[in-house]
Amino acid sequence: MTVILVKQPRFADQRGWFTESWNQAKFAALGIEADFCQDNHSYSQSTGTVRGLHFQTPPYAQAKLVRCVRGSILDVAVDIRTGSPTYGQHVSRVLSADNAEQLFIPAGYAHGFITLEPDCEVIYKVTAPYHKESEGGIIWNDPALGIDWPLPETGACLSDKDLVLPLLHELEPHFAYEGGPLVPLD
Ligand SMILES: Cc1cn([C@H]2C[C@H](O)[C@@H](COP(=O)(O)OP(=O)(O)O[C@H]3O[C@H](C)C(=O)[C@H](O)[C@H]3O)O2)c(=O)[nH]c1=O
Repeated sequence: MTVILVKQPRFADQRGWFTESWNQAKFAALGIEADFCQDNHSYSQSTGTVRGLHFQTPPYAQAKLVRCVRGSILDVAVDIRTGSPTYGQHVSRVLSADNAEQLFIPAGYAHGFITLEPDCEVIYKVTAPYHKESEGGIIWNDPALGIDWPLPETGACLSDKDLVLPLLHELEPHFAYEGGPLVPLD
């Protein structure tokens, strides 16, 4: 399955706007079949904060529905499905409180983002609970990934954990390719 960009309509009036950020039937019509069990919410203070690239291994693999509700981020998903014709390739998209766009990232992808301004908040639904022992990752700036991270002059801000994540070529095979190569988002 591939990564899906979601653009829900916004209903604006003199008060502001309203949008449905999740609707099971409407999202199923987009190809998003997901039984979400947990909502996550992160706040990042500085521009250039990188969270990721993360995944959880089966049976705790997570599909994610990601949106930025304050500020703006460049959201990135890397295909790590063994045998995929797009293995190691990625898609990225600016998600912001202003554009209200979302990315649905199926299991089988490593996910991360970089903040494009201070005080960013990201909210995302996941289809499996947090399971620390199942956490995996790829280091954000692995040259093999070719991700063009927009870095501020102050550089990137990462957790100690993320600074020592492995390279893509060091990754164990955790996910089998079952169709749906990565395709451009727009
Ligand atoms: C992910 C998670 C974390 N935690 C605890 C564990 C740590 O004490 C603290 C921070 O965790 P972490 O540094 O892993 O947070 P992020 O770096 O934002 O991780 C996330 O970053 C990228 C963008 C992802 O896609 C994943 O959902 C997730 O890995 O929250 C929980 O209690 N539950 C959870 O589901």
